Amino acid sequence: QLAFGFYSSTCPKAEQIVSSVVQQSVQANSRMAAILLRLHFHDCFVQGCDGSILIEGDKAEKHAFGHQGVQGFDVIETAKAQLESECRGVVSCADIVAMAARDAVALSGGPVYQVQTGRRDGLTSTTSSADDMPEVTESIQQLKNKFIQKGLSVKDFVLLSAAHTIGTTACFFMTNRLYNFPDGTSDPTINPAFLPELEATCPKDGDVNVRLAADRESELKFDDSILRNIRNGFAVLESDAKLYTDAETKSVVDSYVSPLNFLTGPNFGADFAESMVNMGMIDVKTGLQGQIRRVCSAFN
Ligand code: HEM
Ligand SMILES: [Ca+2]
Ligand SMILES: [Ca+2]
Repeated sequence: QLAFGFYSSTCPKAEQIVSSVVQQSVQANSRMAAILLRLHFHDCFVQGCDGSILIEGDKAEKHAFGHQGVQGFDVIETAKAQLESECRGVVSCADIVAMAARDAVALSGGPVYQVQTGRRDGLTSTTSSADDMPEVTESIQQLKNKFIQKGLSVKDFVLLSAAHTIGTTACFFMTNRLYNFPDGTSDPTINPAFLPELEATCPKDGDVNVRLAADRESELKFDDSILRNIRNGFAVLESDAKLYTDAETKSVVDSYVSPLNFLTGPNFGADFAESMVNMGMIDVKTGLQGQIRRVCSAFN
């Protein structure tokens, strides 16, 4: 069972150590908050939140196509090294990832929330296990299903997608939306006022490694601007744009940003935090399952 303050007696400084490592890493590289938040999602969606993505090796999960661009491993390893010297063999890598994601959200101006801990580290990590990661080009129904299969709700799906309020995407993920929707055309849901900007940043046959904000003009701030951008046709990622093409997901977006709901509507930050807690519980290993790794990149 996961619990709040799972390490309060076995490693009282655990949360503080993770927070300070995350804070330093974000200070050194402003992109790091987004990177750490994404890392937790990619861990939880493959074999549950068990640190499987952290394992190093030729056939390890981290090299899967579905994990393209995932980073932040060094930050987790730095926190782990400090935790090992403070209280050896106690704090799991999976929990470090979950705590780091929470700290990353708070540092970006998002909700401050607690996460339960007590996750154990998994014993397997294979490239093929990540075949099922959601992809930007999938239909809204496929995307919904992938979240539902993980025990999450459609509301969780929308809220968690709004994590794209921070961070960037490589032009690599924009090609389909801009030039192949189908053949030679662009996604008609892109606001005509935004299309030239996207095309200029990610030209056809240009450098696919160029990066652009996933939440236009608000890539470092955890706010609801992503939902407004989605509503207004300024979504960047194809999967985010699709949230406004489906009645069910559209109504979730609207519930947060419709002027009609001003003051009386639900609270985006609080609900996002709740969905993060839900995601953090996917297929967790507890008790005697798995292990507590000594280093996050290798099994004991
Ligand atoms: C519908 C499911 C999702 C799809 C298809 C998707 C896809 C993507 C893609 C293609 C990128 C750009 C990666 C790169 O170029 O490095 C990205 C970035 C990101 N994603 Fe998602 N994502 C999804 C859901 C989520 C969820 C649930 C979270 C977290 C709760 C999340 C957090 C992030 C963050 C923070 C970034 C920015 C990373 C950075 O700046 O390096 N995403 N996502
Ligand atoms: Ca995992
Ligand atoms: Ca933002």
